[in-house]
Amino acid sequence: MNTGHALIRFENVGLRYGAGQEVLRDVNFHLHPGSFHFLTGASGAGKTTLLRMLFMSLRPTRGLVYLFGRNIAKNTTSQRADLRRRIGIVFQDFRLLDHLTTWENVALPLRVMGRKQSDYQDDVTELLRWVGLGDRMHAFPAVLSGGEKQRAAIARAVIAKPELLLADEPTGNVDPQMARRLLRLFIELNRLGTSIIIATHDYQLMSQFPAARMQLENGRLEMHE
Ligand SMILES: Nc1ncnc2c1ncn2[C@@H]1O[C@H](COP(=O)(O)OP(=O)(O)OP(=O)(O)O)[C@@H](O)[C@H]1O
Repeated sequence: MNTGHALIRFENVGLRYGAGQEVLRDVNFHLHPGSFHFLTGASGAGKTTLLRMLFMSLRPTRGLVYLFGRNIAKNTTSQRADLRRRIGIVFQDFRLLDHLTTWENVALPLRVMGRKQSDYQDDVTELLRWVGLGDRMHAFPAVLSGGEKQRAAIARAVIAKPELLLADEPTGNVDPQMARRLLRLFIELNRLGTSIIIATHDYQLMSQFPAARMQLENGRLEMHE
């Protein structure tokens, strides 16, 4: 099958945890480069599960997943690491590194890519100011509030302008005004070419941008383009 044009393709994917029932079943969809989707569904519908499969931290129990045109079941560990570098992800629990400052956490993807600090110094600082963390740059994650951690995690996910951004409830801990600002950041990133998937319950947020929706219900995915 030609998967050349799709950034992501799921074919008859099912996922169960352990010996439990399938949490997701018969999931079929493809996304094109440059697309923008909200991923919705009730609590427990499987949004995080789907994002984890997209980040290759969870293997489907059946079916095929193609990312960037490759069948990910055939990847070696190092190929998987290479693909992950093309993805920015905002986890629901943030996963900032405790021993690094906020600034260092956000700069990390660029450091890992081998970029010189002098080349990205100003970009990291500017982005942190934009997400309202200008005066928290040198703080360690342990002293940040939930909303501050969330904004640091978002900055880290977008700093390297990844090909794909996955965000799990990225506005769950901030006020509506900051949520709008973060949405603008995602829209701008999308304009620059990043494909975006935002898992959210936030209908107010979704009403502000006419993105396509991926809806999970009873273990199945419906696409509303
Ligand atoms: N590690 C796990 N082991 C067993 N069951 C799990 C595990 N993780 C999730 N589940 C179950 O899978 C289902 C989907 O969970 P998931 O976290 O993907 O939903 P969600 O849509 O992201 O929910 P929320 O909006 O509350 O974050 C739930 O029934 C959950 O209890």
